[in-house]
Amino acid sequence: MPRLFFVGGNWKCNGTVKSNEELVKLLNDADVPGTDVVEVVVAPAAVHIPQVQASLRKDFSVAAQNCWVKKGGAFTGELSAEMLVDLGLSWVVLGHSERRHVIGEADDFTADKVAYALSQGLGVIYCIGEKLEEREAGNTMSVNARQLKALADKISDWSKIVIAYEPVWAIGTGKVASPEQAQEVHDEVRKWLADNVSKEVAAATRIIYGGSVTAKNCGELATCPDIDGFLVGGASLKPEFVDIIKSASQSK
Ligand SMILES: O=C(CO)COP(=O)(O)O
Repeated sequence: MPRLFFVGGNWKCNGTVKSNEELVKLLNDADVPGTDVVEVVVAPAAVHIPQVQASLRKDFSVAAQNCWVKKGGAFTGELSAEMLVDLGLSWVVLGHSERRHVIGEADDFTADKVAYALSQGLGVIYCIGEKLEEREAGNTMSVNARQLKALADKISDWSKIVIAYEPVWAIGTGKVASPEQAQEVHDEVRKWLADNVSKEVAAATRIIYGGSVTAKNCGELATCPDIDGFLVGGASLKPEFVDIIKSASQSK
């Protein structure tokens, strides 16, 4: 079964009520391929989720950027998976490098979050990726494999997982991975899934690329056999996000 191209827009800690209104209008007016060609999901800041949900076109979905590791309760400042489900969301981004490396969330903790979010019925965009010094030390795949194993130890159903390979050195730096570099890791991630989970999961799981994706570089990346879409940061706040969505038509 072909994998449906997936384009996520991670708005991170950006946006105002007014800028969101403008961005949603831009997306709503855009002429993009249908849901048989591309799945589009945007992740506004938590406080803006209801605004975006109420106004965004219905063929696009809204995701949260994070959620708590277990059932809600006395966890000040957190956001529970139950709350996201109650709002009608179907996706959450977990394991983003800014949470792993800026906030310090560990592999195990992240994997527990994913397992809990899945148990509540959410789909999860699970981010993995190596830092520059890890790549330079030749540890790219061992780092990605370690992050994958943390998850594989905790879940058995992969049907609602999208893996986002986001090399940390490419995030927000303007330094995009070359199509060869990205394809190489995506291929290895798929092989890892085949060897450690199952051939079926390896064939069905979407592995998307994130890190300085723009309208300019998305076309070539989209043609790589194991790149099944993108997780876009900075460019998802701009009109060029529409061009990135359209690159789905260039995918195999
Ligand atoms: O972190 C990212 C998406 O989650 C990528 O961010 P940039 O596209 O701004 O590099």
